[in-house]
Amino acid sequence: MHLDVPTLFILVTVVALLMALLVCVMAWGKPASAALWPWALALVAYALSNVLFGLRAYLPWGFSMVGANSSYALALALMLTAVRRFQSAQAQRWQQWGPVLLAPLVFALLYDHYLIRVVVAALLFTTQIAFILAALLDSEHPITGRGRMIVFCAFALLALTLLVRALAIWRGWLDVSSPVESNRWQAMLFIAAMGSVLSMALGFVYMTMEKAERQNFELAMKDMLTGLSNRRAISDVLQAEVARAQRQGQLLAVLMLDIDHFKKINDGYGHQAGDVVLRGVAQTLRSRLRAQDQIGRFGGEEFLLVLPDTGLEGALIVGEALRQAVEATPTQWGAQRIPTTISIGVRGGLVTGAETADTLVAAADAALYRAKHTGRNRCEH
Ligand SMILES: Nc1nc2c(ncn2[C@@H]2O[C@H](COP(=O)(O)OP(=O)(O)OP(=O)(O)O)[C@@H](O)[C@H]2O)c(=O)[nH]1
Repeated sequence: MHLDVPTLFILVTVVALLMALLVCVMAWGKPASAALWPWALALVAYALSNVLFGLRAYLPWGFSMVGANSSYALALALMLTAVRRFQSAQAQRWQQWGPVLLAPLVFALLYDHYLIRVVVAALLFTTQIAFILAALLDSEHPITGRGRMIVFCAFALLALTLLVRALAIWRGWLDVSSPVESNRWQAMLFIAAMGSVLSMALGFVYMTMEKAERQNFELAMKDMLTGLSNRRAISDVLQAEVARAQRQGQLLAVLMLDIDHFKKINDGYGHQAGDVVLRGVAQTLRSRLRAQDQIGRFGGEEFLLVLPDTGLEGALIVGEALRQAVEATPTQWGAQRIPTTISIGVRGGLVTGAETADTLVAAADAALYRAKHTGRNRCEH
């Protein structure tokens, strides 16, 4: 099979431009997809680099070579920008733009030194790729999902291709004097590089879609004010735990917590202060629970706690500890401290076959009612 490298150049340019267009269409009018813009620009810079390489016979040689390599460096810099933007983080400026500034200088100086130029280009571009790989692995701004793995593997493959090509030319295994010269091995490496650029573009789009999906899920299941599970999410958890406790004959405790005289807090300090109190109480409660315990905001100033493998006695100990913790943590509001207490209704023990999530919540609610009517700031069952 004859693989014509100039034809491949045209093909990859068209595909890269088409992908850039598609990425733009995806990003258009969606603020959450802001990272896609630099990615689209990167694809354009990559296409430009191919055009400049491909047209070397028709352009002044220096212009074609320096321009193509600089565009390639620019494409990688924009990809780093996109990954960092995706993570809502800042790329280090020298990592981002250093190679782009360096490229025209270095390649102009290496005008007449083909071998050195090939090696320097490979080293420069793999260094840029290393910055991108490090960003993808950055544990301070973690990216989860399969898209990241696709992008990571594609960049690793691109770096490998660049290094293998440079090594092959340096050692004389690959006898070509230009990137557009038709040679079977050069064509293979070219296809590998093209495949990796296309995979990373698709992978990045997939990463963005995964992120949007996660955000939608959070919006549907999280309470925006406190960051806890919302009523729907905690109700789902309770239903699953009730079914599990019934199936396995295990203990289960349900606690209903309610901030005392919350209306007075709102009336006395203002609604915003009320919101801060809600957030503070949520934080205090969450920080004192075991990993397997689940908490959610059930209503205005009401929280529901689900404690698996916990009987009445254990649940009363947990409830009392939470009550004391909230009482000991008044909310700071400007110069003032807002004292806050909670009342708790507990339902704990084995779950009979006749019981449901609703009847357990009703039992905890009845206990909460007793706590409210016997003085508040207490835990009843
Ligand atoms: N700031 C703020 N207030 C809320 C929110 N959701 C509900 N509330 C208020 O919470 C108050 C609840 O008042 P009540 O149901 O009378 O209960 P309470 O004043 O805590 O009285 P007890 O429960 O009997 O101790 C109401 O004033 C609601 O407007 C919220 O998200 N933020």
